[in-house]
Amino acid sequence: MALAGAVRCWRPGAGPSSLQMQALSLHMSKTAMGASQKDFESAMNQVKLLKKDPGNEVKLKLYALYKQTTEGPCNTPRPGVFDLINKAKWDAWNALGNLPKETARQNYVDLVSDLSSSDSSSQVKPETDRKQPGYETLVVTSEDSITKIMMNRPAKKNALTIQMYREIMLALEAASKDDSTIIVLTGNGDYYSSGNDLMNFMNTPPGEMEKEAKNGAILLRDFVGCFIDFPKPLVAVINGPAVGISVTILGLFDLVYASDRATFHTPFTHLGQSPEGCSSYTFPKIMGQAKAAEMLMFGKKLTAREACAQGLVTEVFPDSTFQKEVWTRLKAYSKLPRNALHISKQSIRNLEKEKLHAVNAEENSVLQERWLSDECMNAVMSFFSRKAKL
Ligand SMILES: CCCCCCCCCC/C=C\CC(=O)SCCNC(=O)CCNC(=O)[C@H](O)C(C)(C)COP(=O)(O)OP(=O)(O)OC[C@H]1O[C@@H](n2cnc3c(N)ncnc32)[C@H](O)[C@@H]1OP(=O)(O)O
Repeated sequence: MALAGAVRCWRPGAGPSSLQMQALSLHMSKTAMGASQKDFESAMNQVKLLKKDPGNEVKLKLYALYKQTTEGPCNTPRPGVFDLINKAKWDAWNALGNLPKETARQNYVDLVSDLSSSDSSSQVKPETDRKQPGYETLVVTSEDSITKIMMNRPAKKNALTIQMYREIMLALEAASKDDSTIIVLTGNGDYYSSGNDLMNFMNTPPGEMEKEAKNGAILLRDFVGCFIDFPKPLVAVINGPAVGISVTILGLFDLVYASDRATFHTPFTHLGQSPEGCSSYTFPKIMGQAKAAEMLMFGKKLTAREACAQGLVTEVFPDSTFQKEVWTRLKAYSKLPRNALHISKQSIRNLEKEKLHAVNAEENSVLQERWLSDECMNAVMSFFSRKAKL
């Protein structure tokens, strides 16, 4: 309901510190002898800072008190029977009868003060307060029975460094044991993730390439293994484009929600590499042989809607409402009976576990060879010399 006057500048989302300060000053004025015009103006500003919508009934009350304070008793004709909103506003104002302007002003200030106090006590703690310590490349938070693991290298499009692979494994290990019901993986910034950080190939001392490729294959096997074995519902919140391994492991998630700005790209052949993340098995199963080949062999980039049509993505949301819609949905899901949810996940996954581990091992042994090939090295050099971009 759009209400003029007192609530016409309704703007949720202002910072808690100014809100709390204004609530305090309103509280102090409430205890004084009577609300001044300044208190009234301050209360009007305070209304705009409320985060929680107080509901139509309270908004009507605020409107009526505002009109009574600024114009006195209701002095306009009653709106027609079909003009429902204006009629409700008129009725609320008219119900105040001959209430003196000073009393209406005081009541307005008192009402806003009460609203502000309950608003600030119900505010969500800033994310920094809930952040789990110990991660350099991730932000890990837990709230509402959901643990959120956010990749946090936005300037590098959340490209996965060796440290990041390790931290994600640690965060998953911790989340499997915490009291959360659902675990989310997402990215900070405009990308979900640009996949493996190609610098991982550049830090190898001369003569150590084979050893490093072997270590890389072990790291990748363990990384993908964590997703295969993860016991709780795993949700990918794809906030933007996704590349390489960040796409292939999606076949191991339970839900994949994507912004309509997201794209899905697995350019392995262009990079002289081969599929990983169990995608050589999960993608043909999910989307059929022909579509999987187009992505994994020929590097076809899919839009979010195409990925959804092919079964890789659960649902696509407009970017403008993506976070709000997805988190509302997840908060509702997180209230489902926890044990039943986890047991259902395990019965689905247990049927496939052995096969997935075998696929993971095979993909990594092929990749270990690929990383030593000229095709792969040339592609990496070419990216850093800026001759090639995806
Ligand atoms: C032998 C040792 C082996 C060790 C192996 C360890 C485990 C390996 C596991 C392998 C598994 C997976 C394979 C894959 O994931 S393949 C996919 C690899 N990803 C890519 O090829 C993407 C490369 N990036 C791009 O093409 C573009 O950056 C972009 C993503 C299309 C974005 O383009 P843009 O123009 O919008 O932004 P840009 O200026 O390029 O990027 C901003 C800065 O970020 C850097 N950056 C982005 N992505 C990567 C990346 N994947 N690796 C390294 N750096 C990346 C980019 O260089 C810019 O940096 P700067 O600002 O110039 O310093």
